[in-house]
Amino acid sequence: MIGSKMNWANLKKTPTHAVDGSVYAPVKPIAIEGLGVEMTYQSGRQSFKVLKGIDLQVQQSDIQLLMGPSGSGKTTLLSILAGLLTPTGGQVFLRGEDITKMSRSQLANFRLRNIGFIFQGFNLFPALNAIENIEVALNIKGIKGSKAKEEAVYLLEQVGLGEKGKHLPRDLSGGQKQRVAIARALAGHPPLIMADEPTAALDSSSGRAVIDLLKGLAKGEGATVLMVTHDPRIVDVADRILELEDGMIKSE
Ligand SMILES: Nc1ncnc2c1ncn2[C@@H]1O[C@H](COP(=O)(O)OP(=O)(O)OP(=O)(O)O)[C@@H](O)[C@H]1O
Repeated sequence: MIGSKMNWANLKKTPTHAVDGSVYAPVKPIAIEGLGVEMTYQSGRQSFKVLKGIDLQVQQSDIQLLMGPSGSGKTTLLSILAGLLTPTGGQVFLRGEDITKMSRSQLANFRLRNIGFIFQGFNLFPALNAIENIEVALNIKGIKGSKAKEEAVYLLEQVGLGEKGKHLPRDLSGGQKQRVAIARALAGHPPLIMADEPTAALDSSSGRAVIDLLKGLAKGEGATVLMVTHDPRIVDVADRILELEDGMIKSE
């Protein structure tokens, strides 16, 4: 550095040297963390332990997948990590906050501000057209009027449905409804996106559009994406894959 100006901007981006001289890259914050997550379903007198102490971490701006055979507990785990289902044991931290300690209303408020869900079964309002379905989600998040309309139109274009904004759900195909639901989940730029088989009902080109959109949100905007999927095209863009087997993590 003697005789030359130190470039602080570059220095911040370069790897850091540890005391022993080794080099390590800066670590990204943990956005989603499960510690010893357990779930036991009760059915009459019988109980089924579906999750048997899951530890997992998802770093911010990563795309992480949950994979594994049918019945291994993927949807249950995703629902718990999304705060939709209360685990029978363990803790869940989202962006550093322990959601298992929150009251119902605190959790509802936290989910609204932080999580976009893309779950199967679209739950669109049948009497509202595609744009209005997204506008409603934006309104709930405090984005109103012309700003909400512009954002809704933009999101629909992003999922390749710019032409269908005025259509009611009954006039859309299953794949198109799924894309409206995806656009709605992404309304307001949630920092955490949780998705259960988001491309399962889509034809190949709209599936590709959704994958590119999720990748752009993660890598361009720093959103963290956790997904249950079997789609090999998503496997190609994933940073990490967790495999569940019989309620436990098989490998990382
Ligand atoms: N509400 C419930 N009550 C009782 N058992 C349940 C309930 N929900 C799920 N299960 C059981 O828990 C186990 C895990 O289900 P889960 O849906 O999480 O698995 P999955 O890996 O997502 O399966 P798939 O890939 O088939 O969707 C299954 O044996 C299922 O039958």
